[in-house]
Amino acid sequence: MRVYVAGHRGMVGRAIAAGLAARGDEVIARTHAELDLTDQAAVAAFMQDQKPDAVVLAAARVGGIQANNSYPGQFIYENLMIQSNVIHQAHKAGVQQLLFLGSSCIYPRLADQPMREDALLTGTLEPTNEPYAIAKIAGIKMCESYNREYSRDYRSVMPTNLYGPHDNFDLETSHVLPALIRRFHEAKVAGAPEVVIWGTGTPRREFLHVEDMAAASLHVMGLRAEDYARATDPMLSHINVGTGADVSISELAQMIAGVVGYEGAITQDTTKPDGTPRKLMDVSRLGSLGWQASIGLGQGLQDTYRWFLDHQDSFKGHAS
Ligand SMILES: NC(=O)C1=CN([C@@H]2O[C@H](COP(=O)(O)OP(=O)(O)OC[C@H]3O[C@@H](n4cnc5c(N)ncnc54)[C@H](OP(=O)(O)O)[C@@H]3O)[C@@H](O)[C@H]2O)C=CC1
Ligand SMILES: C[C@H]1O[C@H](OP(=O)(O)OP(=O)(O)OC[C@H]2O[C@@H](n3cnc4c(=O)[nH]c(N)nc43)[C@H](O)[C@@H]2O)[C@@H](O)[C@@H](O)C1=O
Repeated sequence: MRVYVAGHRGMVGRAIAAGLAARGDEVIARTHAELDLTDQAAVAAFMQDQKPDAVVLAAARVGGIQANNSYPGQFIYENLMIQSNVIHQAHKAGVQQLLFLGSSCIYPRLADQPMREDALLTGTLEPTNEPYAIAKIAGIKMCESYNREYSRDYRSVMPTNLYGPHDNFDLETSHVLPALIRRFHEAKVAGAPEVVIWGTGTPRREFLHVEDMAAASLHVMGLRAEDYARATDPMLSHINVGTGADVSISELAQMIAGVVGYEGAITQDTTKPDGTPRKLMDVSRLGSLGWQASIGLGQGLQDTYRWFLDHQDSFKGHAS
């Protein structure tokens, strides 16, 4: 198969591209500088020229709670444009298979826990990331609509919070896990007496290692169409990807302090937003299709901290 991976230099896209290459697929890739996916004409020309057998859509404007809250216009515009261009132009170029990556933030802020796929569109979204979530919901619905009208095989996976090598460690725009690895590491090196975490520490999050996410993506892409159809519904076709277990942000901070070897105090800045109180995925749909996560949070944190230590020079100059 010739597979176009959009976002192949991102944390997830590069892991998926490596997995595809390892199983013998030919990976087609373009950097952001080579192909701006918000440019409709450029994406159309690229798809017509390449006509890949399949597309993985792992390019997006991505960020943590503060980035989402600070740049809502950029998050909704860029994500709607990227996914509309890639999905529509793939369809126009005759691409039959596509995998769209959404996010667990598509579910209502106060959805029943763990969150099943059918919680979609049953309530009000979390305000800190509503624009991003609206774009992701539109992506799912676009895939379903092209399947229904044009008999395409466009599948959607909804990852929980992801982490691992090649994550974004910029303290202003990153997600909590890489931010805390960096914060605790820098506090240890500086001998700082305390590390301040954002919010109350009570929100709960589920964390999936990027290698597990890549494996789950390949698994879903490889499912027979009849198996995917049996587990899903034409108008509720997305599949949750997670571990099925969560921790509080305070518990996460304590785990990271342990991995890093930081022994000072941990305090809270409650002027920062908490976001969704809890986001735990119900992963039974994916489980019934034969996949489950294998990298525990303890092991994943060790692995990610090692990667951070090996690459920390490349973060100098970014916010700290
Ligand atoms: N990280 C997480 O915790 C989660 C991620 N997801 C989803 O997983 C997917 C991958 O995320 P992740 O790997 O973490 O994100 P990254 O930010 O690491 O990667 C995103 C990639 O998309 C590229 N990109 C962004 N805008 C454009 C554009 N206009 N044209 C071309 N390329 C572009 C980026 O290139 P460049 O850097 O050069 O701009 C980057 O390589 C996304 O769909 C995201 O929404 C879902 C849930 C959680
Ligand atoms: C993947 C997911 O990611 C985002 O949603 P989020 O889960 O709320 O994101 P987050 O990882 O940034 O924060 C999780 C929790 O952690 C707390 N927190 C403590 N200290 C730091 C800290 O230093 N940085 C950050 N970022 N958060 C911190 C923070 O206050 C919050 O309570 C959205 O982009 C959303 O769209 C999305 O899809």
